Amino acid sequence: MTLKIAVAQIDIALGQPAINEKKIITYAEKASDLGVDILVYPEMWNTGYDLKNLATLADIRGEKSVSLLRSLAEKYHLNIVGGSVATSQNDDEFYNTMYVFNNQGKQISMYNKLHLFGLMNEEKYITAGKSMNCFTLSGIPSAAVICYDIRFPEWIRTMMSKEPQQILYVVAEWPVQRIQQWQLLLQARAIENQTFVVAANRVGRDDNNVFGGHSLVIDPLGNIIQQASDENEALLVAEINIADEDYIRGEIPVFRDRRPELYQ
Ligand SMILES: NC(=O)CCC(=O)C(=O)O
Repeated sequence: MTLKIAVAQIDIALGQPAINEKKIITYAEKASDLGVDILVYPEMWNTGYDLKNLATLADIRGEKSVSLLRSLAEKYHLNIVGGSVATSQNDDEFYNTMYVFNNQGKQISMYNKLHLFGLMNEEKYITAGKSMNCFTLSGIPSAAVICYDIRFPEWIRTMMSKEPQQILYVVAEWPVQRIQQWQLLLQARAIENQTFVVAANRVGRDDNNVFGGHSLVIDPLGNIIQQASDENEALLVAEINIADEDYIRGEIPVFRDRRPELYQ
């Protein structure tokens, strides 16, 4: 089975959800024109890391973002891994939340970022999630995580081995100075889980960081299928063949050969 996947590597205007929403729409239109099956957005695309102003900026219960993503999924018949957005659940509780929609406009997953990134002060403002993010999208069992989560292979393995998920989606705001680590971590997650990795990072800057782009689509052997530039906005498009993964898992059956009883 071949899937056409697109990653929206975009700049994000700090603290300006209305501007960012327009860009989200533009990239859905572009993906639709190219006949894409699955579109992936980056982390915190509504506000960027404007964490100090979440009380006024965060999307209340995620309602605006859900409505926008649902309408795009329906209108353009796109499966959408909706990056993440800043949401508020109560007046003073904020989350970094991902929503996933199928191409009928049905929400099939919601995930609150589990590992909060201290270097960007995330844990001072955001409440950590507690649940997994596994779903079937376009018929493919998949999992998705947010940015810093990729440094926790045990967390990703937990999700990937629940049933062997075949695609791992990663959405990020990853600064340029650690972009080599971004690439290596993603390749490692692909190899150890024998999975396709589809990773969306933003470009541009905010008051504290320059973001490194370099969005990637990686095969289950860790080979890079497609990569975007470090600096520019782009719609990165790649075709992946899920049967390749079945073949690799057949040759080196790491999921079968695990000894979890010895890993505690
Ligand atoms: N937004 C993030 O979670 C950034 C993670 C990061 O930069 C890292 O090095 O890890």
